[in-house]
Amino acid sequence: MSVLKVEELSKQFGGLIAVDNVSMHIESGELIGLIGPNGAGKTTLFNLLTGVYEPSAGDICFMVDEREKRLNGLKPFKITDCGIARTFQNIRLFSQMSVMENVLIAMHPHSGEGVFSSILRLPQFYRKEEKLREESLRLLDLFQLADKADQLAGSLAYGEQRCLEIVRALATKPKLLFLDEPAAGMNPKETNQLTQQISKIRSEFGISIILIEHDMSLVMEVCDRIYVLDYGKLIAEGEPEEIRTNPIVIKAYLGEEF
Ligand SMILES: Nc1ncnc2c1ncn2[C@@H]1O[C@H](COP(=O)(O)OP(=O)(O)OP(=O)(O)O)[C@@H](O)[C@H]1O
Repeated sequence: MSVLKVEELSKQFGGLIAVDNVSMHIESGELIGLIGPNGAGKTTLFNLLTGVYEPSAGDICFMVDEREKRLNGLKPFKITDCGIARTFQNIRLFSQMSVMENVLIAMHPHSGEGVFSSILRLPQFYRKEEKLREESLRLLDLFQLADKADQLAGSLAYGEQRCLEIVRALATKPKLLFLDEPAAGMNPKETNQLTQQISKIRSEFGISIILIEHDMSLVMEVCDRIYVLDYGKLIAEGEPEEIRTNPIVIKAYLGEEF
């Protein structure tokens, strides 16, 4: 069953067509790679799918409660409510807050706590908070960050900050997770660990994941299927082995490491 269907989607900036008539789908539990040379339109496509930009043309449909919901024109927070979460290329943490607080804030929409009980600090407020803390620690533990829960987020190593961003996205309980260059700036050891962690997230949470990534070893190892963009157009789609040997893809990447 497709959780996300994108039909003939385009985005134009003045005279530039950054995303050009792209159609794609993602099935429940699938892990999809979105690759392409620099400037191919990958981030613009993510921005369209997560409500940062409105499409110039086309449709985006997402399954919500077994019904197709059209996402065009919805604000990012509404799209998060539908069960879609994302990370960004540049790190967006609250660096002066603790690691745990960063996760708790992301969980807020699911806390279910009323203003009344929060202001009066009723017993249920403390019970709920304790439960959210336990849940945060469980998520942090997936990335070996549980013992750093009380540290300032800004004091974490770069690779750990990127992992904390993924934890924050998972804290919103998504059905579909977008990861924008999760391994950017990581050293080979961190990238290797991240590769294992992404596989683990998928199997443990049963969610669908779409990732943009320039690290081809990561993409080829974890993805079930890959879409390739070039100059805003989809030029190929297939399993990692098909993509690795596709002459059109190799041509698009000529001059870049592939
Ligand atoms: N807000 C914008 N206004 C005008 N042009 C834009 C805007 N955002 C992106 N572009 C242009 O759209 C094209 C696609 O950019 P995009 O960032 O989506 O590519 P990308 O595949 O994510 O590249 P990279 O791998 O380098 O991050 C580029 O030519 C870029 O300059």
